[in-house]
Amino acid sequence: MMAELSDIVDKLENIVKFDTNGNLNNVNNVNELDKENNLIGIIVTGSRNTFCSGLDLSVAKDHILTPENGKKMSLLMQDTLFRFGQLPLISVAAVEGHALGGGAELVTACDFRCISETSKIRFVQVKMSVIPGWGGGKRLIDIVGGVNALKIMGTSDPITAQNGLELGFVDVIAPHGECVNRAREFLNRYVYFSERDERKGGNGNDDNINENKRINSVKAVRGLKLLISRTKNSEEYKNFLLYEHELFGSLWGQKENVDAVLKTRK
Ligand SMILES: CC[C@@H](C(=O)O)C(=O)SCCNC(=O)CCNC(=O)[C@H](O)C(C)(C)COP(=O)(O)OP(=O)(O)OC[C@H]1O[C@@H](n2cnc3c(N)ncnc32)[C@H](O)[C@@H]1OP(=O)(O)O
Repeated sequence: MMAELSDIVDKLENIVKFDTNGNLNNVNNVNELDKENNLIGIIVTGSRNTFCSGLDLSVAKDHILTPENGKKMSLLMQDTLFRFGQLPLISVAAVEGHALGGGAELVTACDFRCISETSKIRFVQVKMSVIPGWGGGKRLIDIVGGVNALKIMGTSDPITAQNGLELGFVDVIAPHGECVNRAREFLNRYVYFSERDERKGGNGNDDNINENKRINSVKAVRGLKLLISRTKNSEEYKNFLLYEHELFGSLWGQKENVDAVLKTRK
């Protein structure tokens, strides 16, 4: 899952012609975005009753239960989710069912959260004698504040749709099975150009006007996301992530953590 996620982010970076330093490729890059490309947002979802249950524990039990390998995993996932957050695309987590451990961290990597009435998001890390290692600790603090983050991560209690909404963690509550549709409706509020506008073009001039409208509305939404994500592309932010990574590395692979991982169902 981790390598696949990293590959997906690579592809998205390629699609939006975005470099890995968190900068536009060059000053004029906004004008050079692929003209055929309408992409302004992305919905992240899971399957059946699970959004994401975090680290693949069957792989972890055989290969990742040492501090060294845990640190490698943490670096890969911090980097992947940081790059995901720097894409000029608005992201919505559509959470049906469980989001556990690293899965809860993935939820925090999205700009917005749409969660079904029966879903549960749980930071189980402290219960497993570790702290988040995918950058989710920092992101949760940014979303709900230090005291709420302390309660959520310290108790490992689930965030439900209702208390998530009260905490400002959840943006949309959806009926069971409707998360993706509601997330799509939510994202549609950021679309200022529709195919209907495009069809209205009767002659060459109208077509040009509509093409310009389309390109500029995509550029504006992407530009807004770039502006906002730029606030996280700072030394201070990255140092905090490094600190989270180091704390994680000092706990992952220790006896108590290994026992907890081995005790889980898979
Ligand atoms: C640093 C990473 C670290 C962190 O930051 O916290 C982690 O992410 S540690 C991992 C934390 N995740 C868990 O502890 C999840 C454990 N799983 C569960 O609690 C449950 O499986 C579930 C997710 C609540 C779903 O329960 P249920 O609906 O009852 O289905 P099953 O339990 O039968 O699961 C279906 C199927 O999927 C397998 N599974 C689920 N989670 C994982 C996982 N993380 N890694 C590997 N496999 C997983 C489960 O074993 C079942 O497999 P089959 O028996 O082959 O059908």
